[in-house]
Amino acid sequence: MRRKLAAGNWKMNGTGASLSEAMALAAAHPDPQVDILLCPPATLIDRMADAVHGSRLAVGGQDCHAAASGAHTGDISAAMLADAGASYVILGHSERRTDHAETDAAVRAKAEAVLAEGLVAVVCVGETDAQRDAGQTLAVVGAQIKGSLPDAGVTGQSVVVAYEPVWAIGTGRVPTLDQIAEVHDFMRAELVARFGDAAHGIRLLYGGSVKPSNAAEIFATSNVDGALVGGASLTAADFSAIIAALEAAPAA
Ligand SMILES: O=C(CO)COP(=O)(O)O
Repeated sequence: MRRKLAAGNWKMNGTGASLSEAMALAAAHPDPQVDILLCPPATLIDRMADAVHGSRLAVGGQDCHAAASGAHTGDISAAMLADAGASYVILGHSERRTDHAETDAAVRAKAEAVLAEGLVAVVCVGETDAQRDAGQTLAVVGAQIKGSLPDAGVTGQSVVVAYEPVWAIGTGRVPTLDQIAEVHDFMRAELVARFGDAAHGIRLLYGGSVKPSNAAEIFATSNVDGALVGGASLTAADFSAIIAALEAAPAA
């Protein structure tokens, strides 16, 4: 059985003043029935890890470099994230793929670095509006999964896959539940075909305009094991309501 995961991606939001949201969230969920993760900007990782130390809240990064160290100005390695207190790393978010021209091969190299460090890789995939309109959704998602995941070391403990349709991110537009189920069932089948039984343990998150108001129906959808939440993870009140909806969702 897969333990569900509520993951928050703060993106480029948050300063020291925002740590109170993380502390409020941790205090509101002392004994959660699901895993809870917050991924603040890198500048806040160690402070957030300190602030929620002893709680059930995990802290993660939003990206890393594929190399362990070296001449890469402005970059951060998986080992540095681990040292700062991260246990997960989001990789291949569509904003990274667009803003920084990250390819599947680059995401895969980063994922290998994350797994080598013993951290959990949260690998993001998802089609654009134009790709969906052209009927390419499953082909795009399939190719991203194929290209972005390492061949070795992929298990339910080491990898999470997040389906984030680009057109649903920050837009308030959400796919129909049938559309979400179609992609999530497809992703499960692709993962099982490649990784065998271990793939049944991989958590599949949906991301894109998840709110307290739509969380319950999304969490009742086939092969949805949680969410990767952007805007609604910035405040403890909204993210807490999403976590409560996930705790109340049917078992995977
Ligand atoms: O990109 C996302 C999470 O990684 C989704 O963002 P929103 O929840 O703001 O749509």
